[in-house]
Amino acid sequence: MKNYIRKLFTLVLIRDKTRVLLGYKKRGFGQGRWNGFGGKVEAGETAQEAAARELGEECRLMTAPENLTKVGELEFTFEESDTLMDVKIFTTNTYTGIPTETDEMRPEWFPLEKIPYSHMWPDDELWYPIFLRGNKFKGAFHFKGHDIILSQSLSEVEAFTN
Ligand SMILES: Nc1nc2c([nH]c(=O)n2[C@H]2C[C@H](O)[C@@H](COP(=O)(O)OP(=O)(O)OP(=O)(O)O)O2)c(=O)[nH]1
Repeated sequence: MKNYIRKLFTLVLIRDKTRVLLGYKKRGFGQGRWNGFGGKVEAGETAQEAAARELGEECRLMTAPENLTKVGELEFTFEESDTLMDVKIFTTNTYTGIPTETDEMRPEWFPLEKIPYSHMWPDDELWYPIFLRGNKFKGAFHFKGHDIILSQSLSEVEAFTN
């Protein structure tokens, strides 16, 4: 196995009983795919603080870091890269503001039964069902390029250790 450089990222999934808020990524990593809101954790930030900041930057919704509940921990590696993306996934239904398009994301609500998996990262259709059942999960996905999963692990967990 490569000596990966681990980097911390966040992902926020806003949902209520019937729908989930996704953003169409207009540029950069994951361009052209629907995803939650998130990005790199900067020095001096907790993952929750970074997640709340990115939610504001990418779709103008405001929430307090303590409103964000962790639901998933996923690690992503790529054949072509030495970076291990350590992604902490949070959810909340407590926020203020109206989802607003930014330079990075075009937000849209999707009914829970109409999640656009064919235009999302390919791992998402594997773990969204766990998330949508209200459960927590951990996993790792190793990619070739951005479309092919070469190996994976995924399991539901009761809680996280940190
Ligand atoms: N749903 C989903 N999200 C993923 C996958 N892989 C992956 O990195 N992400 C998320 C985690 C982060 O929210 C986002 C990547 O962060 P980013 O590159 O947009 O970070 P950033 O905004 O800080 O970076 P920058 O482009 O502004 O410099 O994509 C995946 O397979 N599925």
